[in-house]
This record gives sequence, structure tokens and C-alpha cells, in this order.
Amino acid sequence: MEITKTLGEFIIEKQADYPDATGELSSIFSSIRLAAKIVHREINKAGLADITGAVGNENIQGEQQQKLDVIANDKFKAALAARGVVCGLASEEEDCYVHFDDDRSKFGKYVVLIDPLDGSSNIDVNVSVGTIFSVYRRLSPMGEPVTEADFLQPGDQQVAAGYVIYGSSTMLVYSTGNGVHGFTYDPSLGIFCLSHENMCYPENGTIYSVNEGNYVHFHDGVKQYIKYCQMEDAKTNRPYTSRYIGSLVSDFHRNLIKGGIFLYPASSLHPTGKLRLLYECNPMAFLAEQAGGVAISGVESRTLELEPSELHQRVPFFVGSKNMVNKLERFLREFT
Ligand SMILES: O=P(O)(O)OC[C@H]1O[C@](O)(COP(=O)(O)O)[C@@H](O)[C@@H]1O
Ligand SMILES: [Mg+2]
Ligand SMILES: [Mg+2]
Repeated sequence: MEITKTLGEFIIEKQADYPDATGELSSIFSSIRLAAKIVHREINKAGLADITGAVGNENIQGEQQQKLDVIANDKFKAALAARGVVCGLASEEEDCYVHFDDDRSKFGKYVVLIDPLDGSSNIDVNVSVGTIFSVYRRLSPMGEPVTEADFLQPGDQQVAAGYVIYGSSTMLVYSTGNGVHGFTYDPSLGIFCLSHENMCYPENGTIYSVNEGNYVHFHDGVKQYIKYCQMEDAKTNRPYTSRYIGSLVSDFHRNLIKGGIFLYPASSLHPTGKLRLLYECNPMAFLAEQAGGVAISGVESRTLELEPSELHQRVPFFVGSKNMVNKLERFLREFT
């Protein structure tokens, strides 16, 4: 494919769609682009002793922090703090939100929430992982310290969201509410090139992604839907194919391109689900809806309308092709 446009050029071009744009949001994308290149370089060395394995600390979620969790967190935090447009950050790897109080940043208009390294359990086994980000306008007055309220905004208030996937190639996929666009990193040129403009879910798909190892712990509605996916019916292309990587970004990315549904339900193992609302589910739900898909956290529970109550809260999450998620919701309604 001919290289047509770089990420930087595309962002400037799109900025013209927003007459009041000041370039601050574009500056956040420059930070993310830079940090993504650095983390790409580190991940490509995963397997070498100095960046493999755990650091020996637990994060607030009680999970063993991997070295790359910490490296990615530091790189994204530093890049986002360096441009004076972000006044605060919340991260999976930080117990509490961080206030950027240098003279420029404290007048920054935006707060950013990140999952610096998604799919940590796959780092050491050479399976694709990602970074997830979400951007909001601050609610607190300019110049004042950020508060938790700046971060506990419902997902439909996001001004931008996206992910970086570090797989067979590294890609950055984002939306500012004007479609979903993907850029593939060319390490030899050191640039992200437009490769997937206006990404859209197929309305129907034939892939379902769920950790079936937890099947016995699932509620009936989910069990019945999984059975439905596995039943023989040529008219509806069933049985569907089961694909589960165990990295949310990678499972989401595949299903976005091919059509499919991803499920991480609540269960007796994870009573409120496992995935974090603020820096995993909301950004992916924002992208999904921008790509014509659907994202719910239960019956009549649009993920983007959930009112957050805690920085690291977990919620059930079902996302994917419109007709598949709507079908699942009918099962949840019927069997719950
Ligand atoms: O191993 P499980 O229980 O199926 O969970 C896999 C899920 O957990 C996660 O790894 C959680 O994310 P982190 O790696 O960022 O903590 C998701 O990427 C993935 O979808
Ligand atoms: Mg994650
Ligand atoms: Mg993570």
C-alpha cells in the first residue's frame, strides 16, 4: 500500500473540522505518538532479561506489576506531562490520580486516563499487547489542582479515546468523535502512516471472544449466549469461531476488523466484572460506537452512560458488532 498520509498530517487536516480548535488536543496525540514509539521499541525486546517479568510490587488492583507495566506508565506519563496541555493523569498503575502542577500544565485543559500496558499476562509469552487512553476536558477551574471529579466523568463525555496495539505491527487507533482511524507504524521511517481510515464493525460477525475457562462461573444469560454461538445453524453462520487472546486491545481490534463480539461478564469469580470502567471499557466503548458497534455492561446498560464512582472500578463489558451484542442483550434479559 502506498504511504499516503502520516498521523501528524491527518490530525492537522482533521483539526480544520473544528473551527475553535486550539491545537491542544493535537498536542496530546503527539505525546501519545512519541510514548508509543518508545514502548514499541521496549516491547520488541520483551524476552530479554532486563524488561521481562515482575517488578515485585502489587498495584492497587492487587496485581503483580510487570516491568513493562511500569516502563510504559513512566513513558506515557512523562510524554503527557511535557506539553503543558494535560493537567492530570489517572492510570491503572497509579493508586491515585496524578496532578501535573508545573506552571504550564496546571492551566492545561485536559485530563487523561490510561491503561499503559494492556494484556500484561501476555508480555512474556510474545503475544500482542496494547496501551489504552481516554481524554476528557477538566471540570475543575484552570490553575487549580485537579480533583477526582475530573476523572469520574461518564464515558459519553470523552473528547478522544484510542489504543496502541503492539502486535505483528504496531498500530495506533483513535477517535475524536469523528470516526475511527488506524495508523500503522513504519519503524524504518519512524512514522505512523494512515492505513485504516474510517474503521467500521461489520453489523454481523462470526467470532466470539470470552475466557471459556470461567464458563461455570457465568450467569445463565451468558452461558445460554455461548451455547447459541456454538450451535449448528448454517443460515446464521453458526457455529461461530471462538477466538480469545487475553489482551482486551487485541481481541477488540480483531473483532472490529472481522466482526465479532467480546465478553468479559460479571461472574462468581469477578462479581462486578474484571475490566476497569475508566481506562479500559469507556475508551473501547467510545471507539466501538464510533465504528457502528455496540458496548453494554448489562441489560439496558449502555457503558458510556454509566456514572463512575471510583477510579479503578470494574464493570461487566460486552462489545462488538451491533447485531451480535443486541442478541446477547436479549439472552441476558431472558435469563437474568
Ligand atoms: O485472563 P483473563 O481473566 O481472561 O483476563 C484477560 C483480560 O485481562 C486484561 O489482561 C486486563 O488488563 P491488564 O493486563 O491491563 O491488567 C485484559 O487485557 C484482558 O481482556
Ligand atoms: Mg488492561
Ligand atoms: Mg494494564
